[in-house]
Amino acid sequence: MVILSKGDHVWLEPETKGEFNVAIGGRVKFTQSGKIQVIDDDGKEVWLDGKTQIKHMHPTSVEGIEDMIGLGDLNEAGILRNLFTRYMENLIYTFTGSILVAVNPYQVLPIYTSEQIKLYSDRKIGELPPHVFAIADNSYYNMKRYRHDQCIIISGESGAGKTESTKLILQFLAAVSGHHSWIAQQILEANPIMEAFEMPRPLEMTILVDLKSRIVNQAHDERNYHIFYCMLAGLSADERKQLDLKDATHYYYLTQGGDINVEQRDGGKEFADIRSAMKVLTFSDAEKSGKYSKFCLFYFILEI
Ligand SMILES: Nc1ncnc2c1ncn2[C@@H]1O[C@H](COP(=O)(O)OP(=O)(O)OP(=O)(O)O)[C@@H](O)[C@H]1O
Repeated sequence: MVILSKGDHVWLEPETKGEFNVAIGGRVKFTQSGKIQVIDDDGKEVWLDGKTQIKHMHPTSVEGIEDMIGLGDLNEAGILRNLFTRYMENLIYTFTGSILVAVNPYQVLPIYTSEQIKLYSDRKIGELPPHVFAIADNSYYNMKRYRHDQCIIISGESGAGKTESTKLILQFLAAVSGHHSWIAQQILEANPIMEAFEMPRPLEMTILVDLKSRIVNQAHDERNYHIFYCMLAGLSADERKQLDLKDATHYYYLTQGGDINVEQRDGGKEFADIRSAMKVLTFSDAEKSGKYSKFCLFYFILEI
């Protein structure tokens, strides 16, 4: 039995079990002689009829917490409520240990200034409120301290804010490393190419080659990387000639699956983006900077 007083925070368990049904938070508005009224987090007033299961909410869930490792109610409902209450206060970043959860604010928040970069520079994770700069700073200083490459994995559904987070990390790294923004510019320009490869986008120009078997061996209806078809279809005949490339039908490694057609996404913007990215990432640029680009792989695969 749960004894409740007015103002108490509670969890209201869902009446039906289901994949997407989780407990919702609420506050007791009225309680007298067995009658209890709760306002839930959606603002709905609910009279409890004895069927709804309720539980006291842990104080960490009431107030919200910067690092969810410390949540007293460490379950799906607790995590969602914590992110929700912080989001309502424009606190879009939350830690779970050293993992950062970012909720897309869909508005420009004044939290990415050069003052913020200075503030987050050379700090320990958790010393300051959660922020994408804290992750960038941690990687940068770990790289310097341990002389090891670092990797930041940015994951989320389409539109979650991965590209935006990548740009913010680059902004931070460019500022603290004192490198001119051409690195950031080149990497961002490579984005359409990396997307067409259906691969994680790189933060660094050194790219890990993920050799999937379909690169050299495609089953019926299977295709090689989207970028290959996209590039060959998107380049003009002159541009192809300049790069010593032919159209897709000429390449064994593009035709085994039988489908070489490529639909243009974004009304042709994809091709235009890839074209301008290619101008940035020419072989000579890659060689000059001592880096390798996926184009090497592209040429290598098509020419063997
Ligand atoms: N931190 C942020 N501040 C302000 N706006 C943001 C932020 N993160 C994302 N957005 C907004 O959300 C939009 C979608 O974000 P973004 O393009 O980064 O998503 P994505 O995860 O890379 O999507 P996709 O996987 O489809 O490419 C951006 O155009 C931007 O307007």
